[in-house]
Amino acid sequence: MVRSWYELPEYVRLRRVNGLRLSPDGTRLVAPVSGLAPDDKSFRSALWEIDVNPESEGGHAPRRLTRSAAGESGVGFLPDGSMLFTTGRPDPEAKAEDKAKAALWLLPADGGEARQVASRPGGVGPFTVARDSGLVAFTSDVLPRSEDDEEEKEARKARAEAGVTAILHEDLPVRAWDSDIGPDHPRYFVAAPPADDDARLGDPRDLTPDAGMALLGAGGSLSPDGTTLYTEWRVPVGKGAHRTDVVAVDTATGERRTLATDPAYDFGRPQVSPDGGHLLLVRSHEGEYDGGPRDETVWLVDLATGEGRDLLPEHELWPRELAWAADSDAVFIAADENGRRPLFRIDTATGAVTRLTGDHGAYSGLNPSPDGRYVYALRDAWDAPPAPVRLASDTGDGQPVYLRTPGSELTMPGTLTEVETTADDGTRIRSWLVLPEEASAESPAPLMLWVHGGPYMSFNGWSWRWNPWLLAARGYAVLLPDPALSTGYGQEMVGRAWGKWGPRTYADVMSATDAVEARDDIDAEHTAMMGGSFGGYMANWIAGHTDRFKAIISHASLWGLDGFNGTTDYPPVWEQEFGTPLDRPERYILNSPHLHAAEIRTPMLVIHGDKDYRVPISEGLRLWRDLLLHEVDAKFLYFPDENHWILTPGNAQIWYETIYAFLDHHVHGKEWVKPELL
Ligand SMILES: CSCC[C@H](NC(C)=O)C(=O)N[C@@H](C)C(=O)N[C@@H](CO)C(=O)O
Repeated sequence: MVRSWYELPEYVRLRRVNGLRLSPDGTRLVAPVSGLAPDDKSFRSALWEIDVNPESEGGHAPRRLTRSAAGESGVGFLPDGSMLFTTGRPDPEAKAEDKAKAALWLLPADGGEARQVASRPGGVGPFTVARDSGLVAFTSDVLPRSEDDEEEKEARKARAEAGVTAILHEDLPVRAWDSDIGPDHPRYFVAAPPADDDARLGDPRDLTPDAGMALLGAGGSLSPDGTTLYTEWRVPVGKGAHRTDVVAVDTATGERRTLATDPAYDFGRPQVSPDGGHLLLVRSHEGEYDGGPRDETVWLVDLATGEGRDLLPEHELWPRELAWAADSDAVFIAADENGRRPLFRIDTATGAVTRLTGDHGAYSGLNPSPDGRYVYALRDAWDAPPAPVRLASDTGDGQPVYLRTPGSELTMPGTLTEVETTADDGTRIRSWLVLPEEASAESPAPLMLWVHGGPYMSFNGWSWRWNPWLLAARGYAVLLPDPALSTGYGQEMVGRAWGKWGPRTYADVMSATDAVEARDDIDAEHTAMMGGSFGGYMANWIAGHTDRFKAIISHASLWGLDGFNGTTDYPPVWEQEFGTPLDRPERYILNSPHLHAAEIRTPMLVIHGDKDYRVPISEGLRLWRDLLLHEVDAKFLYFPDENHWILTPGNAQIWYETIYAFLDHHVHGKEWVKPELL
């Protein structure tokens, strides 16, 4: 039986293109692509080569380059075109006692078997390569007392043999996303490129033995000659909070100097220019309680003078992706704008901003070509999964040229349209609307309102986790609004609900829903809503403030803001806006959904993963307790081993199946039929 892609067993089998990397000479394009593992129980990533030419110019079909049970991720190139990647696959040449951890492997430019070229007891993390010298810098987790590999191995062995997993903390974070922090922490190592075609990298040298927790989540960039590593560096500012500076580290001596620092800002995502003369950064401001909201911009440091400047002083674009042009005279950014994520070119001398795309796509994975003609990127949109494209690097016609994709070219079971309305304060609220094929005045479609998470983001591109076409295939229209706090509409849109998450965002979302329910192809009597994370917060707020929906689904949601504050993995980022419950209770009182529990009448499906450290399971448990106390018709779909996102194929199918069943029962009045495997 041929099933359509939007039916769950097929959907989880689709290959997903997750990134893009162009070789230094511009001839090879490689993408990490995930697919279903042979046992159907997990997704696994492999590296595929994509022809830089489109089929119309003779481009050949994509070619799979790697194939291991552990999967491969991260990809870079040495100057000779050899491809580096990280993988946890076993090394046939390793000693028995060396347990496989993520290590650095090399696939020769002219093909053949890949070989391991660098490993560390704590594994190998993200890496970067000096374009000309081939020096490699990578992070690796190291136990605090370890001075060298042998001490590291002994210390790890001692903990394991003693059965000790305890971690003593003295600062935040204790956890991040779904991982515990410590007792080992990342340090930067550098290693020379292989001396010959059978060698490993040179012995890795620890550049930052005193890093402590400064390199948590750090990204780095090496000067073309490899003499300097530019990296983020976290600096404690007291009470568990930190700011992020950017430092330059001499790769010969380890000497460190600060390049970008400001008590009011964080600096991150360093990229050194191809000519080595400038450093591209993102400068972000977390906002101030009584002041303006969060803000981000493109920051450029002149490495000769150390001077830094805002490259977008007249614009309110938040750079989601950045890359240097080959001639170092411009940078490319992809930024959320008006429900899209277009590509822009910024002239670094004049500051002129040129829009390079004009479609409804969202661009990422930016790889400018060395000849300056193109930018290779991934394009996605609500009606198209991420796929490799080639874009003109100057004004051009703004249209992408599609390359042959290792992913899937899918036909949507319906249509994508855009709707606009005006909120009660006069603000334009635009939304995407997914319509099922059969929606018409004669056969109006039931409506599902989805509210995005973040909250500082836009519902502007494809989502594998939340795919509206799976609901469209079951007859639902899906409304995807960008309310207050959404990015791509200027600072004013972010500021409208700063400290007023509930009331202001609720009013915007209800305006969008009212407008769409007035359409004759929408059945306003059969509606539901759902949201995850901050979108789940909105689901909880909506449940306490209206009975208009027949069902509400609340995934990984914030329920009691006071409890969330103390348990989320990094409270300081939220305290800029809310303060802390004891010293500034007013915004917790104004915005916390749990204070409206007694008003909830709508049947609710609560969903939460136990390993969620961003929005901890305590939020879901407290919501569940409160719904039972108020005798709300509710169910709780609990995932003992999933995190903030439901990432295994089996559980992802159950996630959708349970939502389908809950909607069939509460929106369409069908008998409640629990999914078979629950
Ligand atoms: C786009 S705002 C940054 C995301 C935010 N980051 C931090 C450090 O907390 C975040 O994780 N927000 C969650 C509460 C959330 O709403 N997550 C969304 C979007 O990432 C989700 O879909 O999980």
